[in-house]
Amino acid sequence: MTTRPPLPPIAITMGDPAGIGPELIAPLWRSLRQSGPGFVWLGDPRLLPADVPREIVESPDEALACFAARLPVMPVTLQERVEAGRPDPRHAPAIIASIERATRLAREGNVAAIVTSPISKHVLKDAGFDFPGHTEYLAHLCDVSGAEVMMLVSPHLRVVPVTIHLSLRDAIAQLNTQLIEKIGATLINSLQRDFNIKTPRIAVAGLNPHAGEVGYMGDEEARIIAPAITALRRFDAEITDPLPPDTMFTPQMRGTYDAALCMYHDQALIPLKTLDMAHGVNVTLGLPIIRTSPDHGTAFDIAGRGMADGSSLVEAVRLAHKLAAHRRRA
Ligand SMILES: NC(=O)c1ccc[n+]([C@@H]2O[C@H](COP(=O)([O-])OP(=O)(O)OC[C@H]3O[C@@H](n4cnc5c(N)ncnc54)[C@H](O)[C@@H]3O)[C@@H](O)[C@H]2O)c1
Ligand SMILES: N[C@H](C(=O)O)[C@H](O)COP(=O)(O)O
Repeated sequence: MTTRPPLPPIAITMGDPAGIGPELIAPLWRSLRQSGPGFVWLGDPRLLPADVPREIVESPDEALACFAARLPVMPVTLQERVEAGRPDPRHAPAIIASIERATRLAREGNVAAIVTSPISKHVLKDAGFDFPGHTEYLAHLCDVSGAEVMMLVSPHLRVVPVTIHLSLRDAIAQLNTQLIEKIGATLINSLQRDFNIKTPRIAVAGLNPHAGEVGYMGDEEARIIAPAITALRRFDAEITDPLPPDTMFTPQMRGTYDAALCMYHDQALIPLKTLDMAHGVNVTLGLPIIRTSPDHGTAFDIAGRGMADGSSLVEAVRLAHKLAAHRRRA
């Protein structure tokens, strides 16, 4: 019997250096150094606590060899001083460089997956960054713009928002049948391929109260959502009619489906983060690489105070490793 070589390490990006991302890296390494999965951090080593043994590596290969003894770092150098809790658009070039480098390593097969640390969308926007978030930027870097889908996963629930980082007004205006069908198809394909669910059960949310109350409270369910559901039923999947959004996340309902296809960001993310923010993981579907991230943001309000909970980051690394191992087996 031949034994497979271990998977390459996971690349973890720096994220916003003034947020809680950097302070979660040393505890993450301590919790994984004996059992793995191994990772390499693409950040500025000056952000790590002085007492953490680290090794500057030039390639991900070197990271696994030292991982049990030292935290491997591929340096990304910040030009400005960092003050925890005080974001600064001048950090943007290094934040973006870390994401680009991790993505390149993943595309070349030198890391098994990337896990992104939180960035602040408005800080990057202030610096001229042209993307709403990682999700769209990673699709751009992978030459698959438009194919990206955001999914959040927790022990209780999987959710996908059809529209992502838009104002509610724009989200409603941009909702259309083709978009719902495209996102739904990517979701079904990914549940089958990456999550090993042969016939996924998809709960589709309505847009309006009571899913439109047969047209008395809005017609988007009949006009826009139902035709997409009809089209998606060509796949090997069980798909509901549009459901009243206020009751589809009850414990009884959650047991009846594998993922909820939601119409806008907060419809999807409020139930997931309310149920279990500490164990939520954000996964980007539709990319040629595997990308996960913790479900929380930069948390500038607590950065540098030793209050940040690293559980979601641990879950993100474990899920990225699991997905990578599954893809390799497949
Ligand atoms: N993946 C990402 O890059 C990502 C995800 C979400 C939000 N964001 C960005 O983060 C910034 C702040 O967003 P927000 O305030 O809406 O959400 P947030 O998740 O940063 O913070 C919300 C609240 O939860 C707390 N919190 C968050 N993570 C925590 C942790 N690990 N341990 C303990 N408490 C924690 C914070 O202190 C805050 O009170 C925004 O600019 C947003 O764009 C980025
Ligand atoms: N909507 C996500 C969340 O709230 O968890 C988050 O902003 C992440 O977006 P990107 O992965 O696109 O950066």
